[in-house]
Amino acid sequence: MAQFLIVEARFYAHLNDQLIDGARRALEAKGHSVEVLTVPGALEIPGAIALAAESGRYDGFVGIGAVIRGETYHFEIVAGESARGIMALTMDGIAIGNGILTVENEAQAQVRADPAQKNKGGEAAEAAMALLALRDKFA
Ligand SMILES: Nc1c(NC[C@H](O)[C@H](O)[C@H](O)CO)[nH]c(=O)[nH]c1=O
Ligand SMILES: CC(=O)[C@@H](O)COP(=O)(O)O
Repeated sequence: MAQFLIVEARFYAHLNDQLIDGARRALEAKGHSVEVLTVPGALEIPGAIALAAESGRYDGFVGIGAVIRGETYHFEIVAGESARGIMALTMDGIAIGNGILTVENEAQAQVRADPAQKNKGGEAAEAAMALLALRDKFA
């Protein structure tokens, strides 16, 4: 059993509840322990994971959130930089699945958050477990 930390950016609570449900189901189905930490937005997810990883208390991480395009360039920053930050941490050997939706509208977000539809939370959890298995394989 491994210890996983879900770091959620609770910008859209109703979407996060579904994404976390999907991630939690995937992790617990494989017997892993799950904890949830909440940050303000997606831009804070990589930093929070870096801090939590330093504690040594967790084996893997899942970033959860939703970035929905608004009127300004800010969407590109939040979507791109949160993904870049997570990618940089995975390249440092931290097992992270990226479950941050980056979508044009609420309808697209809902389909992807729903565990019974595209289940992007569960997909991110599976990715985190796959990276953890690789880290153990090559350790
Ligand atoms: N617009 C969205 C944000 N914006 C907030 C940023 O993530 C960040 O918290 C702020 O810029 C302060 O550093 N966050 C989301 O998760 N989703 C959005 O749609
Ligand atoms: C993704 C965002 O930052 C967005 O929700 C903010 O909306 P806006 O670009 O209209 O300020």
